[in-house]
Amino acid sequence: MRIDVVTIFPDYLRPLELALVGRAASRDLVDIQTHDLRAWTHDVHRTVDDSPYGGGPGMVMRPEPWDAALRDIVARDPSRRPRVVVPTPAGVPFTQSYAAELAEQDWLIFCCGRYEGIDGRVVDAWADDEISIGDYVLAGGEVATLVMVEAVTRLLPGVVGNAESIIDDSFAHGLLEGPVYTRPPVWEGRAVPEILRSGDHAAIARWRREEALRRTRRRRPELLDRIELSDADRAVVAS
Ligand SMILES: Oc1ccccc1-c1ccno1
Repeated sequence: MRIDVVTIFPDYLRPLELALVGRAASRDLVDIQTHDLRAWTHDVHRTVDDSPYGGGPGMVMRPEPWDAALRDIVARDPSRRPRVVVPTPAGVPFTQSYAAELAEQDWLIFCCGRYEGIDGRVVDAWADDEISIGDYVLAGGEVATLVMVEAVTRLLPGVVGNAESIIDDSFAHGLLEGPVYTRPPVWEGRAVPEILRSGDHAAIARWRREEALRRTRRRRPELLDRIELSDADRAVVAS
């Protein structure tokens, strides 16, 4: 997968050079290129914003630099059509299944808006997806892009060593993941649940499912309406 990110703060995307995503890039499992939008400006001040039509606070990102940047980047590989993503608080909620959908794509371009946003005509002309990572307001799309790129990259083949950990992820089965434990068996007087040290893999799997159901019921009950529950699941949820 190729991922291009357009931003006025390229250094904000440096974390993508680290850890899981950085390792995936060094193994050529993903090709991430970051671009400074100001490279597509021509005035001495490298202006990317202007006052909003209709008045109001703040500034809006001008269409011309964005259009020039996207035309240039897309033209670098005429044989492929990228999926263009614009992070925005007004977007469709980003979910694990959305991440899985984007992970199927061959090429993603993330457009990081700042100020009051990107001129709506550019979004209309170019955006395939307008995505929100949550109901709060950030200063720009860079943080949202970091979130989405990590969520997508970890789903690419070969990125996560143990593919099972992807399958058991929170949300992978539509439930929140339950608690996890490691040594020591007792820490500060708190013991690891005995079942996890029993070696009874069927019982351990059942316990983990029950913990996931209980945690989901407590924290995100609405998720339970979206999945198929067995009679045993329902008994746990009702208890
Ligand atoms: O708050 C934002 C500002 C710019 C771009 C994206 C966002 C955002 C907030 C939540 N998800 O995306």
